[in-house]
Amino acid sequence: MTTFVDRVELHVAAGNGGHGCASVHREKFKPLGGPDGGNGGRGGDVILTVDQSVTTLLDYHHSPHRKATNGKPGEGGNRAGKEGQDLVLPVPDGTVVLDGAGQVLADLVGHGTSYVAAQGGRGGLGNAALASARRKAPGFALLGEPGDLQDIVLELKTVADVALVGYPSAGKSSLISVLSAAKPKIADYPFTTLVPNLGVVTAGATVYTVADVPGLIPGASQGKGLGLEFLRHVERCSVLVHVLDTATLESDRDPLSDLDVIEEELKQYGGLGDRPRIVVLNKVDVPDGKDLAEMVRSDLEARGFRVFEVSAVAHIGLKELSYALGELVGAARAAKPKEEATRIVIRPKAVDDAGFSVTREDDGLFRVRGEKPERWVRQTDFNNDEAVGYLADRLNRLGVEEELMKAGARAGDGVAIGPEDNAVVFDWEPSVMAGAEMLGRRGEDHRLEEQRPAVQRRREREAERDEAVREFEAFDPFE
Ligand SMILES: Nc1nc2c(ncn2[C@@H]2O[C@H](COP(=O)(O)OP(=O)(O)OP(=O)(O)O)[C@@H](O)[C@H]2O)c(=O)[nH]1
Ligand SMILES: [Mg+2]
Repeated sequence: MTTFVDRVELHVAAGNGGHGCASVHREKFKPLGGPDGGNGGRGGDVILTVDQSVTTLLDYHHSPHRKATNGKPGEGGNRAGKEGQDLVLPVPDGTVVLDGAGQVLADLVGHGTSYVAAQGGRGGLGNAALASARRKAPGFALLGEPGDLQDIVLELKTVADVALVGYPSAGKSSLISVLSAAKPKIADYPFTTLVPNLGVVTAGATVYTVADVPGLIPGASQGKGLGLEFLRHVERCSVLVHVLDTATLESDRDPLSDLDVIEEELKQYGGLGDRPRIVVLNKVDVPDGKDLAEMVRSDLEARGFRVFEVSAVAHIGLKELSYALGELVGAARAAKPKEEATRIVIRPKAVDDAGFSVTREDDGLFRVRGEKPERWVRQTDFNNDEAVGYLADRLNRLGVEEELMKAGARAGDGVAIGPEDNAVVFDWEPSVMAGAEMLGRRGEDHRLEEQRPAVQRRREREAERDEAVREFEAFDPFE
């Protein structure tokens, strides 16, 4: 039996996008071919996918750093770079994904359910894609974006068919070791089991899993002992087995009162009332134990429980028990509505990338924050003047210059785009709002205007131009 690892920290890195390519078509006798640099390929995502053949998080415990492949750069001849391959990480059914702060990001239930843990970077556009009427032969291309880096925590609640519940040292781990091939730690001191063990039992045609979990004591539902830890794991089991110790040496305990205590804890914890449950009287190889078992059997049956007398040590009554559990599990599976929640792909919430903000900081620096401007900066090759010019145009079209003006920025002021720890800082040179243009229509000043929607701005520009054309045509110097 593998050790049950139920919590791992995982560091995932998506692939970087490939850079776009800047290239000019070359052909004999046609010296002035157009731009033909292809786009870079997207970087691969890191995706967690439920795979029912995986039962533990052990693999991630051993190698917690995982990376998807990068996209390839674009090439000349309009060849796009190859996309990076997604890295699909199989996880057990019932894996919960948390962020570093303990917030739940996803609860993965059902074969095939997926969660995109880190998104690949976009590939950069090649110069062919950047060509426009105004910019016929761009001498630059956009850089690929870095892939997401995420630190996540995976947690696994046991998803076993059967949970063994009972006092410490009742023999739960012993029972699982003889019912299945599992080899859990067994000892005669309380709380030997600190994390749940999982065993696979075959009873005829039915194969099911049994979880062996830490012992319960009075107050467990309030967090005493390892109680809560234990109860959290029981939540997803469909059958409960009370393992009662018939040979305990503690004078204040007997199978009936033990059962009451455990039932009370289950009730306090809540949500487990509908699980079918049976009673196992363990340790009947001990003569006193056998006597006690026979004494309490009818009481237990009167309370509606099916009762099995067993000995984990002497291998008594195990077959009957395993077949009875197989039947209960089979019935529970048949009654369970088919999981429809399969093949869901959960993506991190899309960020609203429409807006941006300009703030003036204490040191006089103007900071621009926003999904688009920050992405555009990442895509820019700052060694290429043309690429920097293209960035300036994009920022201007988005209205960043206008907002900088409104915020009081002047030529030469420092502007930072991006967060404090990762920003591009430059001296601002307003590109268009210089001289007469700044005044706009007669008597108006752009700096005092509210920003209008792009459509309206265009209409106004066109109207202005039409008026200028009319004025020009109507002008008669000889009048
Ligand atoms: N005589 C006898 N002893 C048993 C039997 N089953 C378990 N034991 C003993 O009881 C002690 C506790 O057994 P475990 O299987 O560790 O009990 P547990 O319920 O898993 O205990 P925790 O993990 O502490 O909750 C060990 O010394 C076992 O050898 C049995 O059928 N007969
Ligand atoms: Mg145990």
